[in-house]
Amino acid sequence: MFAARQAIGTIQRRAFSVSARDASKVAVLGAGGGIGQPLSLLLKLNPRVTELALYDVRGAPGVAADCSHVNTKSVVKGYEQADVAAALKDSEIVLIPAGVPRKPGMTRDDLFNTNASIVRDLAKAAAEHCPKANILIISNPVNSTVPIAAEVFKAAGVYDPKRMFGVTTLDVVRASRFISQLKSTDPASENIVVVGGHSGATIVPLLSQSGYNLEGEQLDAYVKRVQFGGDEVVQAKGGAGSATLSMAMAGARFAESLLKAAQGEKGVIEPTFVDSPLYKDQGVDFFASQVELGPNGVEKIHPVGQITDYEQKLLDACLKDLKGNIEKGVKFAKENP
Ligand SMILES: NC(=O)C1=CN([C@@H]2O[C@H](COP(=O)(O)OP(=O)(O)OC[C@H]3O[C@@H](n4cnc5c(N)ncnc54)[C@H](O)[C@@H]3O)[C@@H](O)[C@H]2O)C=CC1
Ligand SMILES: O=C([O-])CC(=O)C(=O)O
Repeated sequence: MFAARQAIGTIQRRAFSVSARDASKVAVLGAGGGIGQPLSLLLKLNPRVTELALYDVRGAPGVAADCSHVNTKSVVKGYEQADVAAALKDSEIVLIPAGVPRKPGMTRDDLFNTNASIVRDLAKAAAEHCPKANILIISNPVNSTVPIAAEVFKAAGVYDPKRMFGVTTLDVVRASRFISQLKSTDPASENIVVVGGHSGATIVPLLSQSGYNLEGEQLDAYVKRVQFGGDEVVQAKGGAGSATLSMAMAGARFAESLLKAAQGEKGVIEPTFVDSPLYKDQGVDFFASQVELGPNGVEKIHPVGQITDYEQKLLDACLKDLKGNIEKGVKFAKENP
């Protein structure tokens, strides 16, 4: 009886995964870059991905040829500048790491002038060629580039707030790794909640929700390390860019979670920066919190929940900065359509 049920389960899973796999085309825009290359490799290793479209203004065909030799079933194609329509057509997920990274001494906001128009133009192409895809924005400053992409989709009449995501997974990956270093725990079993946005003071780790109780200077140092983890990498790379490998892992994890949810898995929760009702009354239209994913993208946005007074102060500072970052993105998109 048990064996029969197991066999039926296996057949059902196979049948389900075959039909779900048919639709799983993933596009990476900026695939030739520091994040794009390892991200493409990780996606090539993911059996849920059936087709991988790698697009960049330079270098994507080479990355695609290289990835295509990896012995997994998915088909990999590289696309150059003129081919963005073909890269995007039928994509279920579009990851966007296109744009310039920071150098030491720069903030993420210093990237705005260059990356705002790159994200705007790629969002326009996605709105035209795959309006129903899940759009995953990695390009910084995420707090502003996500509102820009949302405005572009609104202007094209195809905005679905459930399918527009800022990728903040790396903040949770870092928060989880850093606490495991302090507490000598297994980082893989840590999942520290991080809310807010993706830059400095807008990154708010909620350690208390994991039952940890750091105090005083140790807590300050932990929070600062999570908020400025990106700077640690920028400094260490000494002008050669920012986090690429850990970001590729984080982006691949988020894409995997979306694919799992699209293929029917329940209870898939990831932190992500989305059009959120949580602080709209304070003029903050986008906010990262725990989000349950489903077949239509965002299934449920979890509230921030119970936090300490210390965390409330962090959140207040976050909301103030975030509001300005979001407004800046919206203003840019409206004035530079
Ligand atoms: N959300 C997050 O947690 C993180 C975000 N980032 C951001 O990701 C972005 C990319 O970083 P890297 O890969 O290190 O930079 P990179 O310079 O190594 O690669 C960027 C790639 O984008 C391509 N590109 C530029 N304009 C394009 C366009 N219009 N269409 C298609 N491709 C285009 C470039 O040719 C290049 O290959 C940066 O803005 C960085 O700040 C980086 C780490 C973490
Ligand atoms: O720090 C940067 O500029 C890149 C980034 O967003 C991160 O590593 O979190």
